[in-house]
Amino acid sequence: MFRVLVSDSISEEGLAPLQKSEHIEIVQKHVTEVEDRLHEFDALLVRSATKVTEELLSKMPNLKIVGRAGVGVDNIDVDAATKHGVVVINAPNGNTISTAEHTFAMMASLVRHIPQAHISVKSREWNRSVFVGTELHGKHLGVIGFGRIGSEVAKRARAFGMKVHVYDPFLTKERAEKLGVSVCTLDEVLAVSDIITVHTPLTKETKGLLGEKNLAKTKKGVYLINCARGGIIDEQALVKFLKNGHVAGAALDVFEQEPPGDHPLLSLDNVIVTPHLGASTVEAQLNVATQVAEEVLQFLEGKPVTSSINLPTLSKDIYEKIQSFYNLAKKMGMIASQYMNVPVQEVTVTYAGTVADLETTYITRSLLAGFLKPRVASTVNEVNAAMIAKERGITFGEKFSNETHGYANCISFTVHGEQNTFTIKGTHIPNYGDRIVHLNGFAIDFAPEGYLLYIEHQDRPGMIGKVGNVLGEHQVNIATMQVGRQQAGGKAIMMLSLDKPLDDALLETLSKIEDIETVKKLEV
Ligand SMILES: NC(=O)C1=CN([C@@H]2O[C@H](COP(=O)(O)OP(=O)(O)OC[C@H]3O[C@@H](n4cnc5c(N)ncnc54)[C@H](O)[C@@H]3O)[C@@H](O)[C@H]2O)C=CC1
Ligand SMILES: O=C(O)CCC(=O)C(=O)O
Repeated sequence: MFRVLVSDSISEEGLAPLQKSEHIEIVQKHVTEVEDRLHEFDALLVRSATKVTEELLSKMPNLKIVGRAGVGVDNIDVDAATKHGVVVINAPNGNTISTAEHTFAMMASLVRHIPQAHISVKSREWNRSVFVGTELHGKHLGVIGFGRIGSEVAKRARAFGMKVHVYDPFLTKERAEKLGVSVCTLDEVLAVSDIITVHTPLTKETKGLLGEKNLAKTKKGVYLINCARGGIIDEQALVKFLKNGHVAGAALDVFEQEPPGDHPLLSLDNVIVTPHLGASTVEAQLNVATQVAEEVLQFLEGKPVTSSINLPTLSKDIYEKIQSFYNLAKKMGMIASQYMNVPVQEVTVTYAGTVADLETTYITRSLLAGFLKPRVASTVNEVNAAMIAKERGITFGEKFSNETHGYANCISFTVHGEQNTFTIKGTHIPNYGDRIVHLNGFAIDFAPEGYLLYIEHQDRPGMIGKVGNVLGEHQVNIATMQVGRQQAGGKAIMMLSLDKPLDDALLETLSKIEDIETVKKLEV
């Protein structure tokens, strides 16, 4: 049974995929109302009100996933979530249309003074001459940030007969041409536009993007719209430019602080505002809630998620193809880690054969997670494995090779310690399973499962019998046994799978047998 905490107000109907599952219990309470139960939850669903901080994450040791029913994740400390091994997902496109339409509603309201005229008529006035507006048709619209929402706004603007100028450093010329917009520099957009609308995320680069310096580069009489994030237009600078008449008006759905309190912007007649309503439509809320609910369910059921902020995106299709290698890699990582229980500086994974054509980033993360698991106390999984490896000074790299050792696919994992190096090679055989086919230079063939006993010894007659006797005397049953050697009479290895775990005293006894050099228990 998984417990899902829904901390903000999220469309009830959208939660249906979770509600229908027998394995999910949903608790709809704000995090502050369940302080004493936070440790119980496996998933957390939020909009923008709940702040997912490091402190909150530390109180939720069972948490596996945070779902943001919306786009912006600025209320979530994504780095802290990654550190805690918690996946963060969002609903990237469920509210695009609503926010684009809201932006357009704000644009029309702004240039036709609709909110001001509305208040006037409601105050029993009939003052037609003060509310003379301007047409949108033929005007130059500057769109800063041409992602999902920016491009939908541009489509609508073109339908209104506007000329659209776009600034987005990550936009390709082909995409811009396809959408019939001209790609400009920021300065060009600032200089040419009658109306400027911002649709970027709030980042170090975009914070204060429209501040004093850039506002001074705009046309006198420009209108500004922000339905993205408070702070992209610097509020202090905006007040100054509205007061001196350079900016004719502004439409704001978002603020640096929400709610903005008694902000000077609110007392200016040429500013129209809404309380962060871009995504507040029945349709958008249903879309985003359904999207995150479905993704959270998928994730809790062990399936891949497609809209993760801190994991590479993986489609169901690709996941099905890599799943076997993903499991094999984790087991190889665990074996290597237990064998090399010494400080490690570098690990390398090499892919050969069919596996080399797949999305190996995920397989590598799985391998790293398996490798780090026995050595770190905190949760380690695909989300934080790379980060933890880096923190511990372990460099890792991927290589590709043609050496499959006769198998259709082969994964090699090499671990470099201060004194020695260990290499393990594995393959996945469809309808047969995972096999380890090379261990530290020895050809071998065993399934990486259960309680394993690994022995390095000199190749002498009677070694198998000696080991079998000791185990038998201690009531340890051998399920399977594989041996390998480089040459007769040289160094040899044994890999036994046992029905129960070995205790340290028994390992000690085994290690004292003459000609045995190394004894390791490996649990997978
Ligand atoms: N008011 C509301 O209720 C809502 C607000 N939003 C906000 O709207 C904004 C846009 O959302 P989407 O279009 O879905 O995001 P998106 O990720 O599809 O698009 C953002 C675009 O901004 C561009 N960009 C990034 N840095 C830039 C920079 N320095 N200068 C210019 N462009 C830059 C990116 O290349 C990308 O094309 C986000 O801040 C999001 O949080 C989203 C939904 C609802
Ligand atoms: O949850 C909301 O209504 C806010 C939507 C929003 O700002 C976003 O999706 O980025």
